[in-house]
Amino acid sequence: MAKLNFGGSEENVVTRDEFPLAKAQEVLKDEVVAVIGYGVQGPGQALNQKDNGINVIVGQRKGTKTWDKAVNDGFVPGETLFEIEEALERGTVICYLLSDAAQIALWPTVKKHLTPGKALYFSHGFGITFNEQTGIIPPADVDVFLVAPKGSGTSLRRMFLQGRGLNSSYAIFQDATGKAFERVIALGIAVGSGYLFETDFKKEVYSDLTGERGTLMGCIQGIFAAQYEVLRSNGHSPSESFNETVEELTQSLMPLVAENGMDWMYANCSTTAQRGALDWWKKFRDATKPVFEDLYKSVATGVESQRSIDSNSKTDYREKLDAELAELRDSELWQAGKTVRSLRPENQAVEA
Ligand SMILES: NC(=O)c1ccc[n+]([C@@H]2O[C@H](COP(=O)([O-])OP(=O)(O)OC[C@H]3O[C@@H](n4cnc5c(N)ncnc54)[C@H](O)[C@@H]3O)[C@@H](O)[C@H]2O)c1
Ligand SMILES: CC(C)(O)[C@@H](O)C(=O)O
Ligand SMILES: [Mg+2]
Ligand SMILES: [Mg+2]
Repeated sequence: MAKLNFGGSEENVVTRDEFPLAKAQEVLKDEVVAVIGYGVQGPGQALNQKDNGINVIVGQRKGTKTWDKAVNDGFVPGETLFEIEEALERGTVICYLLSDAAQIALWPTVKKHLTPGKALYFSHGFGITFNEQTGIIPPADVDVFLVAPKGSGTSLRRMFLQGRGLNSSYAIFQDATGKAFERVIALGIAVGSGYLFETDFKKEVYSDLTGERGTLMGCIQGIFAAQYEVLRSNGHSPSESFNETVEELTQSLMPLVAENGMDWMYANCSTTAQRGALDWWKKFRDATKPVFEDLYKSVATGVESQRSIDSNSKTDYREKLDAELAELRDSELWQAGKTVRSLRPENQAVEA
C-alpha cells in the first residue's frame, strides 16, 4: 500500500500498479460474487467484474424490468442470473447494491444466508453506520467491507469501457477471515476502480451524504438557479443566462479544472475574469459555509439518513422522485438547456 501526500497529509492508497487485475483474479478465483440489486451501481459493478473475468452472478426479482435489463446485458437466467434468495445462497461475496432504503426490508433474508466465512460488501457506509435506523447488524463470523465508487455507476461503466478508472474509497468494518483486506481490494479493482483510498464506514457515509447534498448535486443546482434567476430578472435572454451559468461551465471550464486544477482554469481565462473571480470566491464561500455547517450537522445527527429511509421506503417513492425530477426538467432553465445542448455541433451531427 502506498502512502501518498495529499496537500501535506499522508494517506493510504492502493493503486493498480501494486494490486493489478491478475492479482485480483487470483484472490477471487474461488469466490462467487453475488450482486444483489441492478439499479445504477449494480449493472456497472456486475458488468465490469464480468468483463474482468470474475465469477459474478446477479440476484434480481423475476418479472421486473431490471431482470430483463440484466438479461439484455448478457446475464443468463439459471447460470448467472437468479432470484435474489438463490443468488444469496450461491454467493460467497454478497454485494448489497439495493437502494439504501430497500436494504432494510431485505436484510432478514440476507442475514439468513450470511454463513461463516462469507463476505458482505457495501458501496456505502449507510446501512452499518446508521444501524439504529436500518437494523443492519451483521453476524460476527463474516467479513464486512465497502468499496464506494466516487461517482455514478453509469460513469463507472463508461470509464471502464474507455480504459479509464473511477476512484473509490474502501473500508473494512469487520475482518472475520483474516482475508478482508485482500478481498476488498481485489473487489475494488475488479469493479473498475482506478485507485482505492482508505476510509471507514462512518467517514464514507458522512462525506458522501454531504457531498451529494452539497457541491456535487444540491448546492450546484441551487447556485445555478440563483444566478440564472438574477440574469433573467435583469433582462437577459434564457439562452444567454443558460450559457453563462451552465453550458460554459460544463463544456469549457470544468474540463480545464479536471485537467489541472482551479488555478489552471483561471489562468486560461482573461485577466478581467481572474481579477473578478479572485475577488468574489471568498464571498461565495462565506455566504454558503453556514449552509454546509447545517448540512453536515443534519447528516451527523441522522436526520438525512432518516429522511432518506422514510421517503424511499414508500411504495410510490419512484413516482414521487420522478415527479420532482420532471419539475426540474420542465423549469425554464433546463428547457433552455435542452435547446442549447441540441445546438452543439456534435449533437446536430447525430440528429442529421
Ligand atoms: N447510484 C450510484 O451511482 C451510487 C454511487 C455510489 C454508491 N452508491 C450506493 O450503492 C448502493 C446501490 O445504489 P443504487 O443507486 O445503485 O440503487 P438504486 O436506487 O438504483 O436501486 C438498486 C436496486 O434496488 C431495487 N429495489 C428497490 N427497492 C427494492 C425492494 N424493496 N426489494 C428489492 N429490490 C428493490 C431496485 O429495483 C434496483 O434494482 C447504495 O448503497 C448507494 O448508496 C450508489
Ligand atoms: C453518485 C454519487 C452522488 O456520488 C453517489 O454518492 C450516490 O449516492 O449516487
Ligand atoms: Mg451517495
Ligand atoms: Mg457519492
